[in-house]
Amino acid sequence: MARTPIIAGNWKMFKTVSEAVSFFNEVKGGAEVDGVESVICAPFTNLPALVEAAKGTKIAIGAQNLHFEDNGAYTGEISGVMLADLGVKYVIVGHSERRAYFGETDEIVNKKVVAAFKHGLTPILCVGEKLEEREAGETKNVCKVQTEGGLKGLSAEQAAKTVIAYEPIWAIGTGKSSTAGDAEDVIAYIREVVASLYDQATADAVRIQYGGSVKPANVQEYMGQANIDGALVGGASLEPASYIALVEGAK
Ligand SMILES: O=C(CO)COP(=O)(O)O
Repeated sequence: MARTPIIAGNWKMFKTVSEAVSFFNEVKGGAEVDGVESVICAPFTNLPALVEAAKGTKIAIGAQNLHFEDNGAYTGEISGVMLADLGVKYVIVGHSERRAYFGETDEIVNKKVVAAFKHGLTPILCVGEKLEEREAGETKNVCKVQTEGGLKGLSAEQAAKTVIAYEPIWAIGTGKSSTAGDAEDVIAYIREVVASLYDQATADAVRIQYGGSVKPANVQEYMGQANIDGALVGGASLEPASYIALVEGAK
């Protein structure tokens, strides 16, 4: 089954509003490639300006987190209601940095995935193992537990729409990317996990990205693998020329 490739930039905690808008004006056109979905996941403060700038383009705007409640006494948090109201389309959920620094468990991640769907946002659910888990031969088991935990309670239709990002933690921001073959092996396994939770049609529909030191020079190698449908990119998504090259490389 043909799955539309999806490149998503995760800016993490980088760029002011003016920097975000000038980036957008530089990538507009270039990062709009037929047959490739292009998503920029920016800090909350940039979202209104980026959604406005993205009107009439093929580039979608995403957030990097959401709270699972719609509203309430949660100082400093942002909900799915608020993101949907802005016109945001995607939201990263369960990034390893949120799991590590902000205590997000599979249960919290699952609530956030459910909240995203409730408000018509597409979650990009991140899974991936730590270095010590890889060395202990636990990679697939960790990804299975996180995938099952993240998708819990979703309908097959919702699961099929979820974007899963396999990001081995040891490869994030380190320049040490997983080989395309190793990433393909784990991603094919994650697809099997989805098939066993739902059915083959759902597994065939779900898009699974690789993330971890992806750059223009290696993106095509990942995209050449049968089960890898795109990339979630940190550092290399911050420069306009590099972001355009990533989207072009996903053709
Ligand atoms: O965490 C990542 C994307 O979410 C990957 O980051 P880098 O591309 O900087 O390794």
